[in-house]
Amino acid sequence: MKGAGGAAGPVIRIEHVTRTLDGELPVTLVNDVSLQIERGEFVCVMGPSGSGKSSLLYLLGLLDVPTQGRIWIDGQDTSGFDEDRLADFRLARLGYVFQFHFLLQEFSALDNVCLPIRKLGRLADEAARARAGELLDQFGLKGHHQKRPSQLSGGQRQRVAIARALANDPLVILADEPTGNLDSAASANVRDILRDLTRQLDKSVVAVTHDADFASAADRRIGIVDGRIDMAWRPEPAAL
Ligand SMILES: Nc1ncnc2c1ncn2[C@@H]1O[C@H](COP(=O)(O)OP(=O)(O)OP(=O)(O)O)[C@@H](O)[C@H]1O
Repeated sequence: MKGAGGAAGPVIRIEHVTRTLDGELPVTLVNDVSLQIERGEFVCVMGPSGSGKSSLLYLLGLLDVPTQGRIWIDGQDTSGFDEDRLADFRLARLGYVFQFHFLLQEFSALDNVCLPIRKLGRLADEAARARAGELLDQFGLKGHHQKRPSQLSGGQRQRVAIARALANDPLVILADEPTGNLDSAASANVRDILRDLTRQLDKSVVAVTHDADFASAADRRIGIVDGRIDMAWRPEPAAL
């Protein structure tokens, strides 16, 4: 099953992307980064704390806009997109998983997964609920559809968040420390789910992580140091 679109070539391509923050002391978060993410690829972004990994992920996910450089998603140059177009594109093409699940507490697991489907508005309500239910079942949450986030374990909540990220059948999942709040068993489960999305559904996954075990499942690891790609970067042995 392929995502919508289906242009040949990389799902994400960025060329000479820089993100600076103006101020009394200007800060460069991301410095002249060029890279491509291929369809079905599982990529981890690693590096020291504060090196710009999350900033890069936000740019790749169109949650932030570069100061310089260009970003293509599925072959489309996004540099001329206004806020509305960016929002539509994010909703239909990209999925996000964060360290904290950001599920709505007053909604059931099923309704949390339905939200982006309803927002996109391509499916009638019954079909939206059916799709959300299938995703939850796929991630071992049969029997938990009506539970609220507070009634679920940390690993279950993160699996609901992954189901929500997949709700509109995106091309790419962008994950920021997806196992950061989980114990080792739940982390391994989330790692395997994300890897299987690339293997079985041809989704691309880009994940920022400090978790060496998680990163060991990736096809490719990109080191970021001082906002730049550093191919020589390796995690400290102590972190392994
Ligand atoms: N809005 C902001 N204003 C000022 N500085 C910022 C802002 N956002 C990020 N930074 C700084 O930019 C640098 C890069 O931050 P970023 O969160 O991208 O790093 P990171 O590699 O993901 O860090 P960590 O591994 O600790 O999560 C850090 O020094 C951070 O403090």
